[in-house]
Parts: sequence; structure tokens; C-alpha cells
Amino acid sequence: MLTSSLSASSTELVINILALVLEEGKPLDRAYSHNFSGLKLAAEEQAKITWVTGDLLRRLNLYCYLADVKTDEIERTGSRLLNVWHRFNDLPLPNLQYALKVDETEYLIRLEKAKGDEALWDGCPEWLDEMGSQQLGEAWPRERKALLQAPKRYLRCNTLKNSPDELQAVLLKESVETVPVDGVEGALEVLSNSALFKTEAFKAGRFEQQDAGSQQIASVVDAKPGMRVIDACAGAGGKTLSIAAQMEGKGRLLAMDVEQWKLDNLKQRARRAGAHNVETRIIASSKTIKRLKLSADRVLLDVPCSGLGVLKRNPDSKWRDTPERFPVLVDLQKQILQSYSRMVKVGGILVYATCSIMTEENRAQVDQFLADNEHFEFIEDELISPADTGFDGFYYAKLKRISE
Ligand SMILES: C[S@@+](CC[C@H](N)C(=O)[O-])C[C@H]1O[C@@H](n2cnc3c(N)ncnc32)[C@H](O)[C@@H]1O
Repeated sequence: MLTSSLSASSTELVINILALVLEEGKPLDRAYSHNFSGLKLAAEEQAKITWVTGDLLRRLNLYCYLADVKTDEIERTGSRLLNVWHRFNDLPLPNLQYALKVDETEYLIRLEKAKGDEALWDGCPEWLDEMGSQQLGEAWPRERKALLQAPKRYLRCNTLKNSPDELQAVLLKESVETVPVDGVEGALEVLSNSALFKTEAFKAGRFEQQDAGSQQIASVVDAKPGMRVIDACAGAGGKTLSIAAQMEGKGRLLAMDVEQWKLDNLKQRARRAGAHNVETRIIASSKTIKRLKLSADRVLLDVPCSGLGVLKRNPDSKWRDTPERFPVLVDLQKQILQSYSRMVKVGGILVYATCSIMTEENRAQVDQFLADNEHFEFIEDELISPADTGFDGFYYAKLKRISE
């Protein structure tokens, strides 16, 4: 929460970032790096800018409605949007030289109307509200509200390099204040606005930034030293590195993906983390999977998904996404589950995971797989609910291969 207004230059930066995201379709993280690179911003000021931008994107439809501004005209009308944001948050307006004014009477009329529209109030596009109600029923309004909150910052202690206590002490020396997260071993919540990636502790591979819910998913894999483990949709390796730590660097951990640049990124992170048992392999065709048939003690399928559990962190995606993408993803997940499950050996464990809270990508997908596949039995599943935990939203199901 902000207690003072943004400076004029920070307000302009927010408008530039929003224009890049909403008018040019740039992902939020790239819009940030595009605007921040080369600037000597204090960590506190940068944190303020990302906080305001994130909040604006989480409730974009509401703020645009209150300001009578269109999402594709931010460059031209962004000053009124930012004025409305300050007005809504009871802060003095920023001191902009050329700004579109807010008509107070019009603003108050619109505010009253908006209060009567719960989905608008919670920053939810209509298509998402419909989908959420259809998929989650009565549970949806709570989740919708939870996805509106600013995400907290979490670290995963890299136990290949240090213990959580040691990490906390080292970070404190670099003015990074943290507290352990209840119920998630090795997770720390960051309380200060520090620039984490500039710390010596980060450069030494002592931690990774990773949501506590994501850390929970990785821990479900329960990999042991000496095992043969496959992380088949590894991306840049958030969960791979966590699994490597479970394995204490012993055994074989194969990280696969269809995108080489992500695996290149993963290799770099693994080097920094001291995770020497990680090998990467691009999935070039179905043959790559066939060659690994019945070979692994553990297979993690952290499948491509709608990302509708992580909207707190990636609020830009709800203004870019369309409902038409959803069935395409569900189909891809089904194919990955059917094909990649062949890599699990008899007695081995398959963990299916998503960063979505939608039933069709989660339990319904798993139920269908089990109905089509007698070689696996269900062990457990869990929805990591943003409303219950305050973390990002995830789902996992743990299955065991019982026959060839
Ligand atoms: C949810 S992300 C993985 C995130 C990663 N596990 C982490 O914890 O950082 C899904 C990944 O699946 C990859 N992917 C997409 N289609 C795939 C396919 N057919 N086979 C394997 N991976 C695929 C994407 O490139 C993406 O990196």
C-alpha cells in the first residue's frame, strides 16, 4: 500500500509501462526491464512504480471505467487514469505538467455504479468471470477477490548452498529482511523492498525467487538422492532447481522443454545454484519421449496452462488472453499427460501440475486420464487456493504407475 503520491517522473514511467503492455502487447516483465534499464532508480522508488502498475493492471477495467479511459489509449489518456488511481486511493494527485483532469461529480457517479458490479469491482473481465463461475461455482467469488491482492515476494532457500537460518542471517547483512513461511519448508517471505537480484547472496546461488505455492508443488515430487527424475516441462527450471536440492545433487535429473532458450536459461541458473546433476534435453519430437519409456522414478509434468492461478503476479495476461485459448490448452495438456506418462517406471510417481485453479485443467483432466489409463492409480491431489493460502494458485495430482 502506498502512503504518498508518485512523483511526476514515476507517474510518467507507469504510463509508459502500461502503454507498452496494453498498446504494444509487451509482457509486463519486459515492459519493466525496457523502462528501468539504464535508470538509476532507488529500490524503494522502483518498488513503488511496480506496486502501482501491478495494482492498475489487477483492476484495469475498474480504473478505466472510473477515469472514462480506453485500455488502448493509455499513452494519450494515461494521465487521467493515474489521477483517478490517486483519487481512488485517497492520495494527493501527482504533480504532472500536462494532465487530463478528473471531473469530481462524474467520478463519484461512476464510483457508486461500479460498487454495484462485483466483477468490475474485483478487476475481472467478463469472460473470466463467466469461466470462473462455471468452473468453480460458489468458490469463485473468493478466488476472484484473492487474485486482486498484490503478490508477496518469496524466496526458496537453496539447501545445496545453505540452511534457511544461514540464508536469513546472510540476507540481513545485505539489509534484506525475511521471515520463514508457515507450512512451507525452506520458504522465506521478503519484507523489505530490496533489489534481490543485486545481492551477493543471489549471485552466490544461495536462493531463488519462487512463490511459496510453487515451492509446495516441487516438494510433492519428493525426489530422493540417487533417483532418476524427469522434469518434462521444465521451462527455466524453477521447480527443477528445487528438485535438484531434494536430490542433494545425487542421481540423474533430466530437465526437458520444447524451447531451447528456456533450457539455456535453466543451465545458467543450475550452475549458479551448484545443481550439478541437472542435464537438459530439448523435446524435438515424440521420439525423445519414447526413448525414455519406463525409465523414471519420478516424472513432473508442470504443463503449459492458462496461468489463471497466478494473475496476482501476471495481471497483464487477463487483458491479453481470450477464452478461445482455454480449450486448446486443455487439449495440449491431455496429449502431454497421455504421452509423457510413458516415461514413469512401474512403481514410479507421476506428478501432474498446473498454475491454474480451473477444474477443467486440473481434477477433470486427471479423472479423464485415469479413466483412459488403467496403468496408473490415484494417490492424492490438492488445489493450492490463493484465497486459502495467500500464495499463487496451483494444482497437483500425484499418481502411481502400477503396471506396464
Ligand atoms: C508452466 S511452464 C513450466 C514452468 C517451470 N516448470 C517452472 O517451474 O519454472 C510450462 C512449460 O511447458 C513448456 N511446454 C509447452 N509445450 C510443451 C510440450 N509439448 N512438451 C514439453 N514442454 C512444453 C513451455 O515451454 C513451458 O516452459
